[in-house]
Amino acid sequence: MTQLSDKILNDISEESEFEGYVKIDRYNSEKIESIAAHYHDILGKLGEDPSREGLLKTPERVAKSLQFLTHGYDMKPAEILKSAMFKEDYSQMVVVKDIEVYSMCEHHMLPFFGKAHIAYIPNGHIVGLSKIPRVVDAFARRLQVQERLTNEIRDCIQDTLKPAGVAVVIECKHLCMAMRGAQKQNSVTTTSAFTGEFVNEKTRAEFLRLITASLD
Ligand SMILES: Nc1nc2c(ncn2[C@@H]2O[C@H](COP(=O)(O)OP(=O)(O)OP(=O)(O)O)[C@@H](O)[C@H]2O)c(=O)[nH]1
Ligand SMILES: [Zn+2]
Repeated sequence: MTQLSDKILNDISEESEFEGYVKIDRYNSEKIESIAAHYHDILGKLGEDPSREGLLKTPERVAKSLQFLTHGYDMKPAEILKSAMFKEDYSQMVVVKDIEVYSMCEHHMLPFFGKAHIAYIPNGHIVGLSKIPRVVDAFARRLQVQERLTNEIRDCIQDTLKPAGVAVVIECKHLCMAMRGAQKQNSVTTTSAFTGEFVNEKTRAEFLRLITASLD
């Protein structure tokens, strides 16, 4: 097993702060070392030579990469929303669309990625707009299935902001269906979850119209 370089050790010992309210232990040295050791073995089992130059640092890179790709476990999505809720007398639909989603399927640990479209109808409070994509990331940066990701985002916004309704639509491509398995390159999976006023057909139709409308 290769030694972790000084630079990586320095990175690891740094704890980064996330907007002052959620601590992310970005590179936990014990975790990185242990995951890297497993990947060193995996490389050998795949028929590779883990001691060849190009692969020397690969186990550590993979370990750090995996820790980044699952950093949502260290985030507190409800706290993210609570940190920027403002009293406001606005009761029309607020839509944030085309939010990039990068997640990993829990079955194959391969990426699925695409877009999330989210709306809520305020009920006395609005939320800082950037907090919506941050909540998406907090749930997406974990091992997921698209359906649970969709419901978790809906429930978090509903339970924390307590709006008159929440709508979440997510469209993703799953690499486990494209690179392997069914090998379908163009299929896109759409999931949706609604609460409150979005259960009403007219409100839902308005949301769907807004997320398909172009700005041009
Ligand atoms: N519902 C759902 N299924 C998912 C998601 N991501 C991956 N999957 C599916 O999880 C299933 C796992 O099925 P298994 O039969 O246990 O695994 P497998 O033998 O690798 O299946 P194939 O992918 O068909 O080769 C597959 O059908 C995947 O397409 C997701 O987000 N939601
Ligand atoms: Zn999968």
